[in-house]
Amino acid sequence: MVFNWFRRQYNDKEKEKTEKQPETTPPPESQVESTEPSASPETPAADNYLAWAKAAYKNIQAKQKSETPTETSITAEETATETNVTAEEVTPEIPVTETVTESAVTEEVTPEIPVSETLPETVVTEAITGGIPVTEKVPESVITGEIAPETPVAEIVTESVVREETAPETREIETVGETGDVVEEVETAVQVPFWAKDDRQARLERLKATAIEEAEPEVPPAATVTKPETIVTEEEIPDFAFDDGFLWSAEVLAAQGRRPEDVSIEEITWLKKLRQGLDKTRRNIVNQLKAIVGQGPLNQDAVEEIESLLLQADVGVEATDYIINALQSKLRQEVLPPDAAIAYLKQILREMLESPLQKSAKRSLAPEKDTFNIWLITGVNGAGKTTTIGKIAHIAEKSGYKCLIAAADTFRAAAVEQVKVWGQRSGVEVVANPGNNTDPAAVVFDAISAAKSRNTELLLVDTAGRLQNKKNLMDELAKIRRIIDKKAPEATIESLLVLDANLGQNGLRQAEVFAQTAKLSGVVLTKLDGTAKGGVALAVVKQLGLPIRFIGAGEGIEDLRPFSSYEFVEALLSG
Ligand SMILES: Nc1nc2c(ncn2[C@@H]2O[C@H](COP(=O)(O)OP(=O)(O)OP(=O)(O)O)[C@@H](O)[C@H]2O)c(=O)[nH]1
Repeated sequence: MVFNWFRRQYNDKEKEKTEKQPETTPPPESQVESTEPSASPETPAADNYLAWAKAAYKNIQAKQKSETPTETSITAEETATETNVTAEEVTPEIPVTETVTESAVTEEVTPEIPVSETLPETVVTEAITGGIPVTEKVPESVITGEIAPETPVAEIVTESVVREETAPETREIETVGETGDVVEEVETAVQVPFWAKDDRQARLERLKATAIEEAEPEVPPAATVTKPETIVTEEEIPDFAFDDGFLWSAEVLAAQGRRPEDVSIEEITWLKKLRQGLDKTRRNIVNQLKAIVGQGPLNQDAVEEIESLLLQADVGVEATDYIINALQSKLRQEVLPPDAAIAYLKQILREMLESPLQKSAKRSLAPEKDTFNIWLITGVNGAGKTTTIGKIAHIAEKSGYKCLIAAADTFRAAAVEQVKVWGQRSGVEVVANPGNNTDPAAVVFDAISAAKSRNTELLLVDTAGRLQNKKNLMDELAKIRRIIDKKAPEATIESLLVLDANLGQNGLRQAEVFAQTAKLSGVVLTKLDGTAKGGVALAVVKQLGLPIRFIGAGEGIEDLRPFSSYEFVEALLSG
C-alpha cells in the first residue's frame, strides 16, 4: 500500500477519499478558535489523544507487518517446524558426521538459483526525440549500492528463497542419514568379530554421546529463527518508538481530523523530523515569545520584546507588525489565559501562511492526475534546487505519477550529472543533452516532446542558479518559460522558487528578482533543519504574497514534504 504524499492518503483509497476530501484537510475550526479540542470523533478530546495514538501505533505496526513478505515468515515458521521435527526424529544412532547443518545446505543450494530470477529488472529506455539521450532507469537498490553488480548471486538471494530451497534438501539428506547409516550400523554390527565388539560398543557410546551434544546447537529453536525476522521488521520502521515524538505527531494528525487507520509511518517520521528541524528556531526565539504572550495583556515592554524576537527569527518587519497588531487588539478586548493566548498566536500565524492561498484555486499543490503538469524549479545556486527536484520526483514516483526530469541547468556540467544521480535515486528518467553550451531551452523543448509521447503527468525542470550575470540568468529563465508556454499550452504550469531558509531576509531579495521573470507561483523553503531563521516562512508569504508549497528539513530523499501551515505552526510552537 503506497502513501500518496500529495493527497495525504493511501493510494488504494484515493478514489473514495478524493470524492469526500479533495484537498489536504485544513485544521478544524474548533482547533483554531478554541484551546479545547472538540470531543467529536474526528478531533478527540485531550484525554483521547493517547488512545488515538495507541490505535495509530497498532495500525502502523499491523501495516508494516502485512507489508513484510509473508513468504519469509511462513517459511521461517516452516523451517523451524521442519527443524524441530527433524530434531525429534534424530535418534542417537545417527552419526554426527551425517548431520548436515543449515548453513552447509544453504551453500549447496544457493548456486542452483538462476541469476535471472534474482537480479532486479533493468528498464532500458528507448532514445527519444531529437537524439536527446535519456538516462537508464536503474533500480534504487543498484544505485545505492545495496546490491553491488558484482555481488555473488548467493548474496542477492533473499533469506526466504534460501530457506524455501533448503528445507526439502535438509529432509532429503537427513532421511538418507537416518536410513542409510542405521542400516550400515546394523550390518557392520553383525560382521564385527567378538574381540572387537567391546571397542566398537565403546566407540558407539562415545558417538552417541557426542551426537547428542553436538546435534543440539544445530537444531535452531523456533525463537532463533523468528528473532532475526523481528529485528529486520523493527529496522524497517525508522523512528517507530511509542515515544514523546510519536505522541506529539499523533496529536497533530488527530487534531486535523485524521483517522488512526489512515496514518502512515512516513507522516510520523516526517513530523518528528520537522519538529526537530525547527528546534533551533523554537529554542532561541519562540519559547521566549510564548512566555511573553502567555502572560496576558501586552504592555509596551512586552511588545518591544516580541518585536525583537520575531525580527531575530527573520520574520521580517511587515509580518512582525501584522502579528503584534493582531495580538494587541485581541488582548485588549479580552484577557486570555496563557494557553488561549498561545492558541490565538497560532491562529494568527496559520492565517498568515494560508493567506496567499485565498487568491489561489489550489489549497495544496498536487499534480493533476491524467493531465500534463510542468513544474519549473528556479533559485540561486546552492539553494537546493537539484536536491528538491530529486525529492519531489521521489514523492511523485511513490505516489503513482508518471514523472520525468529535464536537466536544463546546462551552465554547469556537474549539475546535469547531479540531477541524473537524483533521477536514479528516485527511479525517474532524466532528459539531458551532454554537449557543451547546450541551450537549456532546447533541452526543455525536447523534454516536453518526450513527456507528451510518454503521457508523463509531471515534468520537473531543473534550471541554472548562476550565469555570467544576473541579466543573462533572467533572460535564460524567460526563454525557458516562453518555450513552456508555447510548446505546452495545455499544461498546468507551476513555477517554484527554491529558497534556503538560512539566508533569511537576503533570500527574499533574491526572490523578488526571480518573481517577475519566472512568473513564480510558489516557494520551496529548504534547509529548515538546523537554522534559527525558521520564521522566514512568514516573511515569504507576507512580503512576496507567495504560498509555500514544500519544505525541506534534511538532505535525505524523504526530507522534503508538501507544506502544511497547521503542522508547521504546531512544530514551531510545540511545547
Ligand atoms: N541540511 C539540508 N541541506 C540541504 C537541504 N536541501 C538541500 N540541501 C543541501 O544543499 C546543498 C546544495 O543543494 P543543491 O540541490 O545542489 O542546490 P542547487 O540549488 O541545485 O545548486 P546549483 O546546482 O549549484 O545551482 C547540497 O549539499 C544539499 O544536500 C535541506 O533541506 N537541508
